[in-house]
Amino acid sequence: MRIDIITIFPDYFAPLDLSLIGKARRSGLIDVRLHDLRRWTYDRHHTVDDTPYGGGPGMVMKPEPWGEALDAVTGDADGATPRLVLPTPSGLPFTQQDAVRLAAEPWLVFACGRYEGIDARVAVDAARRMPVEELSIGDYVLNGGEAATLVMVEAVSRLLPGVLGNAESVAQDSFAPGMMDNLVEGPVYTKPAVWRGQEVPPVLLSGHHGAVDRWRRDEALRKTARNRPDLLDRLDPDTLDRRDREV
Ligand SMILES: O=C(OCc1ccccc1)c1cn[nH]c1
Repeated sequence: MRIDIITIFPDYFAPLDLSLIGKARRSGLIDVRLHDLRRWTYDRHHTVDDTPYGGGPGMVMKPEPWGEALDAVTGDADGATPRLVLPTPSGLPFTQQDAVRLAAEPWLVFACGRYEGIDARVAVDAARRMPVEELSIGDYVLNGGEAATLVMVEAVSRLLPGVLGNAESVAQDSFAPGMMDNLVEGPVYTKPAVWRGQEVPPVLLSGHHGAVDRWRRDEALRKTARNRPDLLDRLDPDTLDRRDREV
């Protein structure tokens, strides 16, 4: 997979040189390319923003640098077309399903907005030559799209074959489609069996795999009911009832 990131803070992405993603980059599994948006400005101050039409606080990112940056970044691949992702609080919610969907793409471009955002005409112009989606990683406002891009790049990259050592851990993740119907994971334990007076739940040491699976499903249900009742609404009632009966 090729991933291009356009930003005024390329250094923000140093973490992508670390750990499993760094290894995947060095092994050629992922081709991550960083681009400083200011490369497409020509004034002395490399200006990328200006005051908003219609007034109001803050600044808006100018369309010209973005238009030229996207032309340059997406123009050099003999006809291939990337999917453009715009991180923004006003975007569609980014979920594990989106990570799975985007992990199947051969080429992603992330445009990191700052200030009050990017002039809206940039997305419209880009949509004339590539798929564009605005995605939010949560209901809060960051100073720029860089942190959200790091989140999405990590969520997507870890799904690529060969990036994670143990493919199993990908399947066991919370929110993995089909894994316990989108329940969040319950508690996990490792040695020692007793630590600061706390014992590991005995069922986990019993060796009864059926009992362990039932206990894990029950704990996932409990934790989902406590922290994410909204996910329970997605379960169709009879599945939920069946699960309750099992437990
Ligand atoms: O703050 C975010 O992106 C940065 C951004 C982009 C455009 C305008 C304002 C801020 C964000 C929050 N959830 N998902 C993304």
